[in-house]
Amino acid sequence: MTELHKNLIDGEWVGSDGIENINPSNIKEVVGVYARATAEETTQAIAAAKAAFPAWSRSGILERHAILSKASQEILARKAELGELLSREEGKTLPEGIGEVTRAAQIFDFFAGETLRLNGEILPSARPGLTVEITREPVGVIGIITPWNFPIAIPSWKIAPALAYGNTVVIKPADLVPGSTWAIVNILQRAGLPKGVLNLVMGKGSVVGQTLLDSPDVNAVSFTGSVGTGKRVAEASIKVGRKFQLEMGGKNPTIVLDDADLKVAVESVAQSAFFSTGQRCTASSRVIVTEGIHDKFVEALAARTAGLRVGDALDKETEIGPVVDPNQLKQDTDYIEIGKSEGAKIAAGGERVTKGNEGYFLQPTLFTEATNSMRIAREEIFGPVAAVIRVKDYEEALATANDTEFGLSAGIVTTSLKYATHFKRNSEAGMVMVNVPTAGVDFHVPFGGRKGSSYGSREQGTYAKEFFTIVKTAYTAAG
Ligand SMILES: NC(=O)C1=CN([C@@H]2O[C@H](COP(=O)(O)OP(=O)(O)OC[C@H]3O[C@@H](n4cnc5c(N)ncnc54)[C@H](OP(=O)(O)O)[C@@H]3O)[C@@H](O)[C@H]2O)C=CC1
Ligand SMILES: O=C(O)CCC(=O)C(=O)O
Repeated sequence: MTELHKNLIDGEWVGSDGIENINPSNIKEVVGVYARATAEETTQAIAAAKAAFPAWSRSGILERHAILSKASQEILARKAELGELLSREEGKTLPEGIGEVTRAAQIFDFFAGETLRLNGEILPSARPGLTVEITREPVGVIGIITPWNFPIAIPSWKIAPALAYGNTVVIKPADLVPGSTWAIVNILQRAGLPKGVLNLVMGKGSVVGQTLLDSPDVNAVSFTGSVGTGKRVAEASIKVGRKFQLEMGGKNPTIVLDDADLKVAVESVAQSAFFSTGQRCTASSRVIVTEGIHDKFVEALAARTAGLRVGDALDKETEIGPVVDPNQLKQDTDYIEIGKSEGAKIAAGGERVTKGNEGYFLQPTLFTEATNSMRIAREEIFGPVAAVIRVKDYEEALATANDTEFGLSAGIVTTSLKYATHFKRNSEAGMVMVNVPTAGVDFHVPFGGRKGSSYGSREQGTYAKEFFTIVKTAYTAAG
């Protein structure tokens, strides 16, 4: 009988039955069995976090520093094992899985340091004899709801700042991939967190997530996932008057100009569009190419795309792992059909890869002759599918890149300082990449988008404190 991985509520591991976590590379393999919390258990977890808040919010910075550092060290020491777990549950290739675990360790290390760096300000008052102190205080109970595509990095970049700045947490990971979050919660608990400070409630969004959203005792919600669920988070949060932060979809463009280095352009687009099976909110699925380089770029990118090795995430040869589950696979293949019916041409891929029917494999798929009004150029597909749009010049490329409801990341490949500089200033995206892929970001700098992609203050780096703290302004008259 496979061991049941339980939920953590008020310092106790609880739960009596669970669901199987299936490996998308090999659907006969059960990665583990994970408990599913009920609405009542979720309410208990929120109560535990509320009860633990007064003491944790006043805990010493050395205690918080020690716990976050210890967790970081264990995550790093176990990166091969945790990377394999991540690749087995989500389908990223093993180097990508180990890379993501390393990133989680770096995030905990960074926020361990932040516990020692949190500062305030003293300002002169407009009134003589008064001083004004500006300090930051923790918010309270933070509800964290995470998606399946970064099972360890996203939970880490929300949990680490929440704890570092003195908040308590109830986290609900994606039902598809609870294993990586379970592992980091287990590590943090053993690193010495007092009971109730961090609570794990695995289970369904409609039950566990919705209970978190409906609770007036959850003081802030940090969410990453789809636009539809993001809207629910916003509506529920406004109803109870809480802080919320949303990271949602993207339809990220990469512009390739006539003066681009062809090799850089092909590699940058192949990585942005297809690596991690295209399952990144920062993936580039619109490739906007000026006419002078269009044909030779398409030829080279189609050859690179067709040569990408699709297979089991743990196989050393694999460059592109499986799609995460049958629902996402259907979404991807439906969009491939939509692209064809809209009149775009397939230059590479387009078919499922059947490897004994053991996993959800799909060929990376490149469309050409697409226009920016097609659904494949407007809607987030979230799979290894990209569309090339031909434009006349830089001005048309910029207008096309910005013509989207999203604004997460945007790239340009060019050797022109003039166009690179203009694009950095005029792209309507939160993150701009020049001659590098649109996906794959550093762990210590702000992350987030504009327009329909994001709402609220930035995640990661020192900017995370905007969400996870509240500013207090205190006036003192000399006595
Ligand atoms: N920007 C990004 O990083 C991501 C974008 N997406 C986009 O979203 C699409 C669908 O992915 P999906 O995983 O279904 O995204 P969802 O938005 O449904 O899931 C994200 C998280 O929200 C939870 N959730 C779902 N319903 C509720 C609810 N009513 N109340 C509170 N929480 C809830 C989910 O739980 P549960 O797992 O139980 O459903 C999961 O933990 C993808 O195809 C992609 O387009 C997806 C993932 C990440
Ligand atoms: O591209 C990255 O490194 C991060 C992407 C991400 O956070 C996401 O897809 O949700």
